[in-house]
Amino acid sequence: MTLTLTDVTLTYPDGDTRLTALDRVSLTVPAGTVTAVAGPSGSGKSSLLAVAATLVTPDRGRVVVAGTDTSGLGRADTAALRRAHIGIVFQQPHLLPSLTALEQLQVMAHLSHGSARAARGRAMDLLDAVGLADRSGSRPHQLSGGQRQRVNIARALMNEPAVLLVDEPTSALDHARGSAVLDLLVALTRERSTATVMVTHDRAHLDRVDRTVGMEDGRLSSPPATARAVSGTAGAYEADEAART
Ligand SMILES: Nc1ncnc2c1ncn2[C@@H]1O[C@H](COP(=O)(O)OP(=O)(O)OP(=O)(O)O)[C@@H](O)[C@H]1O
Repeated sequence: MTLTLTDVTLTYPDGDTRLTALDRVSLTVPAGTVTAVAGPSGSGKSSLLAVAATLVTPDRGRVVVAGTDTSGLGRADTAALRRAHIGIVFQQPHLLPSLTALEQLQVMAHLSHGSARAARGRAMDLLDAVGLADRSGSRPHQLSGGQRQRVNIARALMNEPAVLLVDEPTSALDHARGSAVLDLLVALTRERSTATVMVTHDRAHLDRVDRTVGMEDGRLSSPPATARAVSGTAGAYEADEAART
């Protein structure tokens, strides 16, 4: 299952006019791959994630998540689709202070009305996958920053999402821990076949992902020079997309 954005334009009110945060953005993220979005502050990266997460409705264009075109959906159906198919990893883990690592994950299944026994099994599997099986009873203050981010990632995967959206996952971590979290994200993306989009400022990460797209003034643009999977312009990127599919 892929994530596809087609010709997406998003504007915000800005005094008497409107500010264009996303300008005819098209992007296809195949299952099992990580696409990094890099760009300066204010270029539209968070807006791209918000639209892909169906948290914000674009003015124009289509967002297709796990085969469903979200543009025709009402609010309740959009929320149901989000719960079922989209995992979001925010920059800061936002873990609930009084819950153990295991409980942080179990809450997710509770929200989507899953069976408690199956949820516990899945939560333990995921804690194992992120290297924290032995910390399932730890509360956030008993975990390091890197471990908390791992719980955050595991939690986002609880409902087996088709699409994983990740906002600056390593910004609060030192280089070694950030690097380990990135390796984990790439491995989980492959293993669980998620279509993963990761916003990052950290150029050191760009050669580890499948593709990098640059964002500038709301448009996909030339990726930074260190990127591995690159193309010259937004147009070339789309041409590259066409050639691959
Ligand atoms: N809710 C909002 N209302 C009005 N303008 C907004 C809103 N959110 C973002 N913007 C504007 O849209 C543009 C894109 O912002 P966005 O946050 O998507 O960029 P970004 O690349 O994620 O920036 P950063 O790296 O600083 O988070 C910016 O000019 C920003 O000021």
